[in-house]
Amino acid sequence: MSNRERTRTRGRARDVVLGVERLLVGYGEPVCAPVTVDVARGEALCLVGANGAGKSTVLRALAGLLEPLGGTVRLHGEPVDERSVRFRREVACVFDEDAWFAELSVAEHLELVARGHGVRDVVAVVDAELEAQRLTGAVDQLPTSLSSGQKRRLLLAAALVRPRSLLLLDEPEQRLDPTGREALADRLLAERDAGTALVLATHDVVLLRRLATRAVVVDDTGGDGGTCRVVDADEAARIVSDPVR
Ligand SMILES: Nc1ncnc2c1ncn2[C@@H]1O[C@H](COP(=O)(O)OP(=O)(O)OP(=O)(O)O)[C@@H](O)[C@H]1O
Repeated sequence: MSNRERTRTRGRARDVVLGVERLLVGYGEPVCAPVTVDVARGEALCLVGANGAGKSTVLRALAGLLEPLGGTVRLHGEPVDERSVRFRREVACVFDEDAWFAELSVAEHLELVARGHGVRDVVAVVDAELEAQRLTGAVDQLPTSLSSGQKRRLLLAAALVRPRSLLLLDEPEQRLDPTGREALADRLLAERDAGTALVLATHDVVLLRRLATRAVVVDDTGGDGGTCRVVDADEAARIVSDPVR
Protein backbone atom coordinates (compact mmCIF):
# COMPACT_ATOMS: atom_id res chain seq x y z
CA MET A 1 0.00 0.00 0.00
CA SER A 2 1.44 3.40 -0.96
CA ASN A 3 1.46 6.29 1.53
CA ARG A 4 -1.24 8.00 -0.57
CA GLU A 5 -3.46 4.89 -0.43
CA ARG A 6 -2.73 4.62 3.28
CA THR A 7 -3.94 8.19 3.79
CA ARG A 8 -7.04 7.49 1.69
CA THR A 9 -7.96 4.41 3.76
CA ARG A 10 -7.49 6.28 7.05
CA GLY A 11 -10.77 6.36 8.88
CA ARG A 12 -11.96 3.05 7.48
CA ALA A 13 -12.05 0.07 9.83
CA ARG A 14 -8.51 -1.24 10.38
CA ASP A 15 -7.88 -4.95 10.20
CA VAL A 16 -6.14 -5.37 13.55
CA VAL A 17 -3.67 -8.25 13.66
CA LEU A 18 -2.06 -7.67 17.06
CA GLY A 19 -3.80 -6.14 20.06
CA VAL A 20 -1.70 -5.26 23.10
CA GLU A 21 -3.35 -3.99 26.28
CA ARG A 22 -1.28 -2.81 29.26
CA LEU A 23 1.37 -5.43 28.56
CA LEU A 24 3.86 -5.46 31.43
CA VAL A 25 7.12 -7.33 30.85
CA GLY A 26 10.21 -8.11 32.87
CA TYR A 27 12.13 -10.69 34.79
CA GLY A 28 10.40 -10.74 38.17
CA GLU A 29 10.39 -6.93 38.14
CA PRO A 30 9.09 -4.85 35.21
CA VAL A 31 11.80 -3.52 32.86
CA CYS A 32 9.61 -0.75 31.37
CA ALA A 33 6.18 0.87 31.62
CA PRO A 34 3.19 -1.11 30.29
CA VAL A 35 2.54 -1.08 26.54
CA THR A 36 -0.88 -0.49 24.98
CA VAL A 37 -1.03 -0.45 21.17
CA ASP A 38 -2.47 -2.34 18.23
CA VAL A 39 -1.02 -3.17 14.84
CA ALA A 40 -3.14 -3.68 11.73
CA ARG A 41 -2.43 -5.31 8.38
CA GLY A 42 0.01 -3.23 6.38
CA GLU A 43 1.35 -1.35 9.40
CA ALA A 44 4.90 -1.34 10.78
CA LEU A 45 5.26 -0.54 14.46
CA CYS A 46 8.79 0.27 15.60
CA LEU A 47 9.97 -0.15 19.18
CA VAL A 48 12.51 2.54 19.98
CA GLY A 49 14.43 3.30 23.14
CA ALA A 50 17.86 3.20 24.75
CA ASN A 51 19.98 0.07 25.19
CA GLY A 52 18.46 -2.04 27.95
CA ALA A 53 15.11 -0.21 27.84
CA GLY A 54 13.16 -3.41 27.26
CA LYS A 55 12.52 -3.60 23.48
CA SER A 56 13.68 -7.22 23.10
CA THR A 57 11.78 -8.20 26.24
CA VAL A 58 8.56 -6.73 24.80
CA LEU A 59 9.16 -8.59 21.51
CA ARG A 60 9.75 -11.88 23.35
CA ALA A 61 6.43 -11.45 25.16
CA LEU A 62 4.65 -10.69 21.86
CA ALA A 63 6.12 -13.90 20.43
CA GLY A 64 4.86 -15.91 23.40
CA LEU A 65 8.42 -16.73 24.48
CA LEU A 66 8.16 -14.85 27.79
CA GLU A 67 5.21 -14.90 30.16
CA PRO A 68 4.01 -11.30 30.70
CA LEU A 69 3.89 -9.91 34.25
CA GLY A 70 0.54 -8.39 33.35
CA GLY A 71 -1.79 -7.29 30.58
CA THR A 72 -2.91 -9.09 27.44
CA VAL A 73 -1.63 -9.81 23.92
CA ARG A 74 -4.08 -10.95 21.27
CA LEU A 75 -3.42 -12.17 17.75
CA HIS A 76 -6.47 -11.84 15.49
CA GLY A 77 -8.47 -11.48 18.70
CA GLU A 78 -7.14 -14.70 20.28
CA PRO A 79 -4.80 -14.82 23.30
CA VAL A 80 -1.17 -15.55 22.38
CA ASP A 81 -0.33 -19.24 22.64
CA GLU A 82 2.96 -20.20 21.06
CA ARG A 83 2.00 -23.88 21.38
CA SER A 84 -0.96 -23.51 19.03
CA VAL A 85 -0.39 -24.41 15.39
CA ARG A 86 -2.37 -21.36 14.24
CA PHE A 87 -0.20 -18.99 16.28
CA ARG A 88 3.04 -20.52 14.99
CA ARG A 89 1.73 -20.42 11.44
CA GLU A 90 0.81 -16.74 11.67
CA VAL A 91 3.86 -15.37 13.49
CA ALA A 92 7.37 -15.28 12.01
CA CYS A 93 10.26 -14.04 14.14
CA VAL A 94 13.74 -12.72 13.38
CA PHE A 95 15.46 -12.63 16.74
CA ASP A 96 19.13 -12.55 17.61
CA GLU A 97 19.36 -16.31 17.95
CA ASP A 98 21.12 -18.67 15.60
CA ALA A 99 19.23 -21.96 15.72
CA TRP A 100 20.63 -24.05 12.89
CA PHE A 101 21.00 -27.70 12.06
CA ALA A 102 24.76 -27.78 11.60
CA GLU A 103 24.58 -30.39 8.84
CA LEU A 104 21.99 -28.67 6.61
CA SER A 105 23.00 -26.26 3.86
CA VAL A 106 21.48 -22.80 3.40
CA ALA A 107 19.06 -24.02 0.72
CA GLU A 108 18.15 -27.14 2.71
CA HIS A 109 17.33 -25.01 5.77
CA LEU A 110 14.99 -22.78 3.85
CA GLU A 111 13.32 -25.72 2.11
CA LEU A 112 12.81 -27.44 5.48
CA VAL A 113 11.18 -24.34 6.98
CA ALA A 114 8.94 -23.79 3.94
CA ARG A 115 7.87 -27.45 3.78
CA GLY A 116 7.25 -27.56 7.55
CA HIS A 117 4.81 -24.67 7.13
CA GLY A 118 2.99 -26.30 4.24
CA VAL A 119 4.27 -24.02 1.46
CA ARG A 120 3.25 -25.49 -1.91
CA ASP A 121 5.80 -24.21 -4.38
CA VAL A 122 8.81 -24.66 -2.11
CA VAL A 123 11.61 -24.44 -4.69
CA ALA A 124 10.26 -21.27 -6.35
CA VAL A 125 9.61 -19.55 -3.00
CA VAL A 126 13.05 -20.46 -1.66
CA ASP A 127 14.82 -19.44 -4.86
CA ALA A 128 13.09 -16.05 -4.86
CA GLU A 129 14.06 -15.39 -1.25
CA LEU A 130 17.66 -16.53 -1.81
CA GLU A 131 17.80 -13.97 -4.60
CA ALA A 132 16.20 -11.23 -2.47
CA GLN A 133 18.66 -11.89 0.36
CA ARG A 134 21.66 -12.10 -2.01
CA LEU A 135 22.40 -15.64 -0.80
CA THR A 136 22.40 -17.37 -4.18
CA GLY A 137 26.18 -17.77 -4.02
CA ALA A 138 25.94 -19.49 -0.64
CA VAL A 139 23.15 -22.04 -1.22
CA ASP A 140 25.39 -25.05 -0.60
CA GLN A 141 27.27 -23.62 2.37
CA LEU A 142 26.66 -24.79 5.93
CA PRO A 143 25.40 -22.04 8.28
CA THR A 144 28.59 -22.20 10.37
CA SER A 145 30.63 -21.17 7.31
CA LEU A 146 28.56 -18.02 6.64
CA SER A 147 29.71 -14.52 7.52
CA SER A 148 27.77 -12.79 10.32
CA GLY A 149 25.87 -10.64 7.81
CA GLN A 150 25.00 -13.70 5.71
CA LYS A 151 23.76 -15.51 8.83
CA ARG A 152 21.53 -12.54 9.55
CA ARG A 153 20.16 -12.63 6.00
CA LEU A 154 19.53 -16.38 6.33
CA LEU A 155 17.49 -15.72 9.50
CA LEU A 156 15.48 -13.13 7.61
CA ALA A 157 15.01 -15.48 4.64
CA ALA A 158 13.79 -18.24 6.99
CA ALA A 159 11.06 -15.89 8.27
CA LEU A 160 10.05 -14.91 4.75
CA VAL A 161 9.79 -18.31 3.05
CA ARG A 162 6.89 -19.27 5.30
CA PRO A 163 3.35 -17.96 5.72
CA ARG A 164 2.88 -15.11 8.23
CA SER A 165 0.48 -12.34 9.11
CA LEU A 166 2.73 -10.92 11.82
CA LEU A 167 6.48 -10.44 11.50
CA LEU A 168 8.46 -9.70 14.68
CA LEU A 169 12.05 -8.50 14.21
CA ASP A 170 14.69 -7.61 16.78
CA GLU A 171 17.16 -5.10 15.31
CA PRO A 172 17.14 -6.75 11.86
CA GLU A 173 19.73 -4.19 10.68
CA GLN A 174 22.40 -5.68 12.92
CA ARG A 175 25.61 -6.79 11.18
CA LEU A 176 24.37 -5.69 7.73
CA ASP A 177 26.51 -3.46 5.54
CA PRO A 178 24.97 -0.30 3.99
CA THR A 179 23.88 -2.19 0.85
CA GLY A 180 22.39 -4.91 3.03
CA ARG A 181 20.51 -2.31 5.08
CA GLU A 182 19.04 -0.76 1.95
CA ALA A 183 17.99 -4.21 0.70
CA LEU A 184 16.49 -4.95 4.12
CA ALA A 185 14.45 -1.75 4.05
CA ASP A 186 13.22 -2.54 0.50
CA ARG A 187 12.27 -6.08 1.48
CA LEU A 188 10.44 -5.08 4.67
CA LEU A 189 8.64 -2.27 2.87
CA ALA A 190 7.37 -4.77 0.29
CA GLU A 191 6.32 -7.03 3.13
CA ARG A 192 4.42 -4.24 4.89
CA ASP A 193 2.75 -3.17 1.67
CA ALA A 194 1.72 -6.76 0.94
CA GLY A 195 -0.38 -6.59 4.13
CA THR A 196 1.79 -8.18 6.80
CA ALA A 197 1.78 -6.48 10.22
CA LEU A 198 5.34 -5.75 11.37
CA VAL A 199 6.73 -5.02 14.81
CA LEU A 200 10.44 -4.30 14.97
CA ALA A 201 12.92 -3.04 17.51
CA THR A 202 15.44 -0.81 15.79
CA HIS A 203 18.13 1.82 16.35
CA ASP A 204 18.39 2.50 12.59
CA VAL A 205 16.90 5.87 11.70
CA VAL A 206 16.91 5.16 7.95
CA LEU A 207 14.96 1.94 8.41
CA LEU A 208 12.60 3.71 10.77
CA ARG A 209 12.00 6.62 8.38
CA ARG A 210 11.32 4.31 5.45
CA LEU A 211 9.19 1.76 7.23
CA ALA A 212 7.51 2.92 10.44
CA THR A 213 3.85 3.84 10.47
CA ARG A 214 4.02 4.42 14.26
CA ALA A 215 6.38 3.69 17.13
CA VAL A 216 6.36 2.86 20.82
CA VAL A 217 8.92 4.66 22.95
CA VAL A 218 10.00 1.91 25.34
CA ASP A 219 11.11 3.37 28.68
CA ASP A 220 10.13 3.32 32.33
CA THR A 221 8.58 6.78 32.57
CA GLY A 222 5.01 5.79 31.73
CA GLY A 223 4.72 8.99 29.70
CA ASP A 224 1.28 8.34 28.18
CA GLY A 225 -1.17 7.97 31.05
CA GLY A 226 1.10 5.41 32.71
CA THR A 227 1.96 3.51 29.53
CA CYS A 228 4.85 3.77 27.05
CA ARG A 229 4.27 6.64 24.59
CA VAL A 230 2.98 5.82 21.11
CA VAL A 231 4.35 8.35 18.61
CA ASP A 232 4.29 8.96 14.87
CA ALA A 233 7.23 8.00 12.64
CA ASP A 234 8.68 11.54 12.54
CA GLU A 235 8.79 11.84 16.30
CA ALA A 236 10.33 8.34 16.56
CA ALA A 237 13.03 9.33 14.04
CA ARG A 238 13.84 12.43 16.10
CA ILE A 239 14.13 10.31 19.25
CA VAL A 240 16.40 7.74 17.58
CA SER A 241 18.60 10.46 15.99
CA ASP A 242 18.94 12.35 19.27
CA PRO A 243 18.22 9.93 22.12
CA VAL A 244 19.29 12.31 24.94
CA ARG A 245 16.75 14.97 23.99
N1 LIG B 1 17.03 -13.20 30.67
C1 LIG B 1 17.11 -12.08 31.40
N2 LIG B 1 17.09 -12.14 32.74
C2 LIG B 1 17.15 -11.02 33.50
N3 LIG B 1 17.25 -9.77 32.99
C3 LIG B 1 17.29 -9.66 31.66
C4 LIG B 1 17.22 -10.80 30.79
N4 LIG B 1 17.28 -10.37 29.50
C5 LIG B 1 17.38 -9.02 29.56
N5 LIG B 1 17.40 -8.60 30.85
C6 LIG B 1 17.45 -7.21 31.32
O1 LIG B 1 16.23 -6.59 30.96
C7 LIG B 1 16.46 -5.24 30.57
C8 LIG B 1 15.90 -5.00 29.18
O2 LIG B 1 16.67 -5.75 28.24
P1 LIG B 1 16.30 -5.81 26.70
O3 LIG B 1 17.24 -6.77 26.05
O4 LIG B 1 14.85 -6.06 26.56
O5 LIG B 1 16.63 -4.30 26.25
P2 LIG B 1 16.66 -3.67 24.78
O6 LIG B 1 15.83 -2.43 24.83
O7 LIG B 1 16.28 -4.69 23.76
O8 LIG B 1 18.18 -3.27 24.65
P3 LIG B 1 19.17 -3.15 23.35
O9 LIG B 1 18.80 -1.89 22.61
O10 LIG B 1 20.52 -3.04 24.01
O11 LIG B 1 19.01 -4.40 22.55
C9 LIG B 1 17.97 -5.01 30.68
O12 LIG B 1 18.24 -4.40 31.93
C10 LIG B 1 18.55 -6.41 30.64
O13 LIG B 1 19.75 -6.48 31.36
